Amino acid sequence: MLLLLSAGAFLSGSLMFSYWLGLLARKNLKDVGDGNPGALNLWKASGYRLGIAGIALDFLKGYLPLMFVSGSDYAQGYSIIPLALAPIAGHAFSPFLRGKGGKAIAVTFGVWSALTGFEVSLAYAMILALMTAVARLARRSGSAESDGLQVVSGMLLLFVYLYIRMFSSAMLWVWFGNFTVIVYKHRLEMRTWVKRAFMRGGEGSK
Ligand SMILES: O=P(O)(O)OC[C@H](O)CO
Repeated sequence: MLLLLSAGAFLSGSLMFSYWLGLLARKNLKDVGDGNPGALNLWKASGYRLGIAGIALDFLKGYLPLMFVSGSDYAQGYSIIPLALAPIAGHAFSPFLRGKGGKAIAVTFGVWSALTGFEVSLAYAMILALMTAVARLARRSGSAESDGLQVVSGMLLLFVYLYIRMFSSAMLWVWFGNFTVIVYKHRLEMRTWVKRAFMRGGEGSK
């Protein structure tokens, strides 16, 4: 049964709503911005109405499957790990896009909102907002790589939050799986950021 529920959660996550809404509006999100088939590029290509619809649907495909199992035996202990990671993996490696899905940010918010009654997703949103504010003050925001770095380092800080708030080890494993997917999906931005940082360092030492 756990396998079946996890497969259902994976299928839910793999539904590429933002990408499909883009196609309905005759826009291929793979040709927009950084090419991510997510809500931000839908917003950029087709305006805020479709963008908000994309955010909501990509959030709900993580939120609803976890709400469906909440309270059941499957939401207890380590069984929650595959159930929580399934929608995230579904979006990141969607079979509907031949395994090349999106960055899995919106679905991550959906999953953690269901798991923790919005607490952890609000904490992550606040961490990202603070990092954006600091990056703006340091005039380092706006590029794909600095955005990617914020998403990844924000996830790392989220671990500190989970640890301090004494979440269960099962939740910490969910975080670990989620973090791994987020790092993988932002690997190009991370690589570019590291290269630029080295180049800046090299110029500074001349
Ligand atoms: O991570 P995705 O694929 O849900 O996309 C989310 C937004 O576009 C933010 O980049």
